Amino acid sequence: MKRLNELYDIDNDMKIYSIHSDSRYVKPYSIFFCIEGLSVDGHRYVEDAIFQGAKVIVYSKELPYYHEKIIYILVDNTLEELNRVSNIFYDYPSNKMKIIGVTGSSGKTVVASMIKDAMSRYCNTGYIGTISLEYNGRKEECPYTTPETLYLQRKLFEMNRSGVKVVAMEASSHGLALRRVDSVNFSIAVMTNIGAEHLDFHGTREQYVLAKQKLFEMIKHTDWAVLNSDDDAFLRIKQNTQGKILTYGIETNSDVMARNVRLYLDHSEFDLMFKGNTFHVSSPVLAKFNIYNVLALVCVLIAMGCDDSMVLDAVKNVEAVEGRMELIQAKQGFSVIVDYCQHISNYEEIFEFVDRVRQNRGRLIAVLGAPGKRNYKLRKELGEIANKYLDHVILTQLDDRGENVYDICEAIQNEITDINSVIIASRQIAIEQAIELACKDDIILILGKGHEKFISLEVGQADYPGDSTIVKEAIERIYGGN
Ligand SMILES: CC(=O)N[C@H]1[C@@H](OP(=O)(O)OP(=O)(O)OC[C@H]2O[C@@H](n3ccc(=O)[nH]c3=O)[C@H](O)[C@@H]2O)O[C@H](CO)[C@@H](O)[C@@H]1O[C@H](C)C(=O)N[C@@H](C)C(=O)N[C@H](CCC(=O)O)C(=O)O
Repeated sequence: MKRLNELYDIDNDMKIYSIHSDSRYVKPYSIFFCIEGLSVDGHRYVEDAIFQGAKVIVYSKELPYYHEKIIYILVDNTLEELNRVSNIFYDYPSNKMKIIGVTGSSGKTVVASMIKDAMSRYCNTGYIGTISLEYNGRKEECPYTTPETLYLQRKLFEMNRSGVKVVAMEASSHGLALRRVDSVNFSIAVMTNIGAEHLDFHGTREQYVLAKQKLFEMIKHTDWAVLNSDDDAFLRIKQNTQGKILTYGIETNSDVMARNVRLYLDHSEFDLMFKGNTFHVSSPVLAKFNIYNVLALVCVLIAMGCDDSMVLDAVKNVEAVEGRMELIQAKQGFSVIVDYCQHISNYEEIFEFVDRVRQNRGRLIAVLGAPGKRNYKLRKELGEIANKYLDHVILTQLDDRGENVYDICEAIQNEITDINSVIIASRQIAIEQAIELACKDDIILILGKGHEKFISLEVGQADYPGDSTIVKEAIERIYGGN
């Protein structure tokens, strides 16, 4: 609870019990912020909000409804106000903890999860991101990778109240562009890599890069910017931050480096170089892109003041993240990798990795599909790279959003000219078929859904057991256990 005059410079000490930006959730004695959205304008819902009990309306343009007993506050930008007021309402939670923001096209979830796991050994650490919201042994579903301002501030407040000291959170380009993190005080900003994704939302790559860049513009000169010096956007981000810079890389000379990288199906080995020392390490992460993620983790631990042994311990004991290069090895001698793969570059990186580590033994079999009603060019691209790397492909559903699954799969199949492919619309049956097909030394890739336990339909979502659950159950049923 706050008094209105603690939030606004007005002569009214009315008790405010909650603040809202969605009229459907407004509670009595609250403030409603009218936010202009991409599809509707929150100013439209003032009457609903008042009916539900809002006593104060924060708005920026002419309203359709006025009531004499309501306090109206006109501002230039209601989203900016929502950020400012929610920060005060929840007692500036991000000032009381160390918040580590991770942005980039790929690797946000893995890096943020690695930071959460590593820091949890030393202090109470929370996580906010694609997979969930986690703190103090609690795990909740997170509505967005980067949740909206109000929700975010409330959760940071709850985390702080329950003793959390460090939060590793993902900062998506949507979250940054839609100002969901404007009032978060980040201590460390991490960049994984910057491609050209979500152009349907951002319009151009320039806008996309600007959204990512914002995280680094937000931090102060006493904070840290952890940057991937092998990435094309490195110099640009470096020039647009006043934070202290820590760099990592494999190709370019950096503060933290991996050299002599050796990739194996179930782990990686490399020389880890930092602070003038070289340590030969073995880490249970798969593929080169995950070595970059480990290097980002090392930079964060250094920025957090961890000593060498804490860093090495974290690198050697990185925990697997559900649905991210998750390796399931069957005792029958074949291996399954489940990965979230979103962009064509992710598919190519995984195909290259498995092609390299299989050493010409066994076949590469993939279960994959393409999303419905978006990113249409992915279908052709998938077909083309399947030809290049795979031996067999099972095409199946992946969030069809009401589009015909066969049409989507056929669009991929039309490009597959050199290898066997089959369409099995049900994702569960497709995965079971792949497990049934598997022989010793084969590598089965189950791609595109990762940790997700739903399939997006035309309206809403259908429950789905999850790729790795289906894999494990199929191994159990077909081969009598793993
Ligand atoms: C493109 C996008 O991100 N859109 C977000 C945006 O939607 P919008 O601008 O269309 O909002 P709107 O529905 O027009 O509503 C405007 C205002 O009116 C209010 N309203 C609306 C209806 C009503 O009855 N009463 C009412 O008060 C709304 O609460 C809101 O404050 O603002 C909404 C409310 O703030 C968000 O829910 C919505 O997220 C949509 C649903 C979404 O799916 N976003 C995804 C793409 C997203 O953010 N993804 C990123 C990760 C991307 C990635 O890296 O893969 C993420 O961080 O999760």
